[in-house]
Amino acid sequence: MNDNKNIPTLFEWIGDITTFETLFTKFYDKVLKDDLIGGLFEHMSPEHVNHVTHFIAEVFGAGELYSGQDQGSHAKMIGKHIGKMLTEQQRQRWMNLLIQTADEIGLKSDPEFRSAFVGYLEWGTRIAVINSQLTTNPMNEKAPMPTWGWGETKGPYLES
Ligand code: HEM
Repeated sequence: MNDNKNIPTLFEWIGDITTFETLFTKFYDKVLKDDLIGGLFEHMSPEHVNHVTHFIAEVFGAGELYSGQDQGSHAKMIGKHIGKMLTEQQRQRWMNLLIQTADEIGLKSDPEFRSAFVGYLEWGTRIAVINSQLTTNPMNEKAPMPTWGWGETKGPYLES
């Protein structure tokens, strides 16, 4: 159990925005070549990679990169998935490719961080699949951005 009071955000623990940019750039390189999910992204906008990078960085505590700088919102992100009819198999491929990329780029791999990271991905990808079955966006434009922390591990393992 970690009783250190100076607990970094998940974003601080990852290190910096460049690490995040590398993660998602290499992830979408793989996604676009993938037989199961590549087709979903073949018409994605030039801003797509940056927007996803900024969205998740903001959720992890990086500040208002998506909601401020990119003029996005939680509702806008949800809206991008409406009607896409994503399947559980596609969700799992998306998850697996991202975790594979995280390992390849040497993203922090301590148990506490990976538990929080995968917890968020499980939550976010399942919400994307659920919303993708709808035809209209159920989310209010004023809904706050989600935030994600360390969960039950309560922080990285730090020697006290
Ligand atoms: C944590 C989970 C996820 C997050 C945070 C997320 C975030 C986003 C964001 C921010 C956009 C908008 C990008 C833009 O502005 O151009 C987007 C679009 C999209 N996402 Fe996701 N997403 C997630 C999971 C998924 C999954 C699991 C799939 C499919 C397997 C998926 C498929 C798509 C597709 C098809 C688009 C639209 C691409 C286009 O513009 O043509 N997303 N996502």
